[in-house]
Amino acid sequence: MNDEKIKIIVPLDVPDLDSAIALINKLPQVTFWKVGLELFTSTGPKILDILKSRQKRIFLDLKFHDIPNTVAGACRAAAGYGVDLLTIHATCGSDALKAAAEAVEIGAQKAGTKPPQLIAITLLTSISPRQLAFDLKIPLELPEFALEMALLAEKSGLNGAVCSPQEVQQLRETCKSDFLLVCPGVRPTWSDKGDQKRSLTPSQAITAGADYLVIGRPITAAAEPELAWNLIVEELKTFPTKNQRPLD
Ligand SMILES: O=C(O)c1cc(=O)[nH]c(=O)n1[C@@H]1O[C@H](COP(=O)(O)O)[C@@H](O)[C@H]1O
Repeated sequence: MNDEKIKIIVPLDVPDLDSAIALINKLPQVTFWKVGLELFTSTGPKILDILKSRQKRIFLDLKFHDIPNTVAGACRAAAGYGVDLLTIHATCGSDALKAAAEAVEIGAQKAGTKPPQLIAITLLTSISPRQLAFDLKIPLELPEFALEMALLAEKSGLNGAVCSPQEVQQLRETCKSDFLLVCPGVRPTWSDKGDQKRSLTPSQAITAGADYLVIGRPITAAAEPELAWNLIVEELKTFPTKNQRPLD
């Protein structure tokens, strides 16, 4: 496997533009960056222009969660930025998911850009089975709930789902083959789990069927981010690539 085929998305989970640029400069080999709630709230779309000017791919992770009319408006606007991936919570329900799927097409068409792949959060990777039962009062087993949310997203016309690596195999086997599966909560054996509750290693996640891995702090908070990146890339190179598929 060459480095081009390494499907790792690194989140720019930093507070401001200067810190984001410093991180992008520190890791020139990263081709796919995620812009999430912290950075987008602080800088707005400026960071997207910077990433585009450097020919980087962009995962705009705003995790929309609202009524159909509101998520549709937000998705129309976000699609106009010409990003590659966009997130919404599956728990918005089918009406909102369908409205969002339609809205990204309309927003992209209006802006003359390619529509982003709209992917649904099934269940945040920071939630444990115990929290699902006792905090969220969901009476299903966690893997069943994650699968139901992925199937709801698929039925509603979304392009894929975000799930923990612990559920990805089941989703891969059940959802259609071009349904994109993106896994955060990935942790090399040498890194801290932090607030992630349902993690696996990078090679385990890819072997289980993940299309993309979102790996943040093990790389970005490492004393030497480039070394951490290289270690993960080396780990993935030693594993079979049969499950790796291109995004386009
Ligand atoms: O949508 C996401 O990317 C996401 C979904 C989820 O269920 N869990 C999750 O951790 N994420 C994001 O993935 C990244 C994980 O970062 P690290 O825990 O530092 O590797 C963060 O930017 C989270 O916002």
